[in-house]
Amino acid sequence: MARTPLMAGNWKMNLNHLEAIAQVQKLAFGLSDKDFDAVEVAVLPPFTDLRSVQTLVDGDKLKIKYGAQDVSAHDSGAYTGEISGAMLAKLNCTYAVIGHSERRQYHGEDDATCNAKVKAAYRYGLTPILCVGEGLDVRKAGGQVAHTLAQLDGALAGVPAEQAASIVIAYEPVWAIGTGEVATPEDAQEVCGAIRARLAELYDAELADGVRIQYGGSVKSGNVAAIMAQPDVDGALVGGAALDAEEFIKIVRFRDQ
Ligand SMILES: O=C(CO)COP(=O)(O)O
Repeated sequence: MARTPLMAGNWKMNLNHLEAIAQVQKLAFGLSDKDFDAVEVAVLPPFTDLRSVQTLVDGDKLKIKYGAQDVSAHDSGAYTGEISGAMLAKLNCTYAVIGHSERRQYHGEDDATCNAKVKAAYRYGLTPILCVGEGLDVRKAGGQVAHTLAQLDGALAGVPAEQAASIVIAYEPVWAIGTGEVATPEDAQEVCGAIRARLAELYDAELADGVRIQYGGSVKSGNVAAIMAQPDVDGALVGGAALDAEEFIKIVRFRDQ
């Protein structure tokens, strides 16, 4: 199955709502229909930017998709500081990032939390971008595949095939995030291939063949082409380099690099 690459910019806690408008305008100005025919482009701004991004995307009929960096596992109620799937759906978000390593590390999110958030996203028609990946200790011990697949199993427990068919998995080895130390294309392929094989076991081969698996961790215009050339890598989840519009556009145009 031909999988449309998904090139997504995770802005993390950067760019306020005015800066977000400027950034999306730069992307819209720089990208052409030819780009959007070849790849899907998404931005994942802070919550406070989403309404501005929605207004711009709707008003100018932009082909850029957008989503949130997290979603609450709960539907509504006394959960101070949380943002619900219903709220994100109301803003026409396409995606919700779930289980980013920074949420796992700094906010104690475990596989059960991710599982509840994946289910919450689907309750509101949001597509999860589920982040998985090992830390340096696990990598050094050679446990990257087992560790990552355990995260995948945990997050997908009880998620039916009709839903899982649309999920996006982002393989983000923690040691490569924000460090400038990108995984080799072979390292990325090893784990992304294992993720697809596990999806075939959990569901079936056809479903696994359709799921997009991104790589994330120090992706730049200079290394994206080699990673995207791997058979089981269908996109990139870009952090730091997504804050520079010109650089992100080069990443979107990975085939030209
Ligand atoms: O965490 C990431 C994307 O979600 C990757 O971040 P960097 O591209 O800054 O390494």
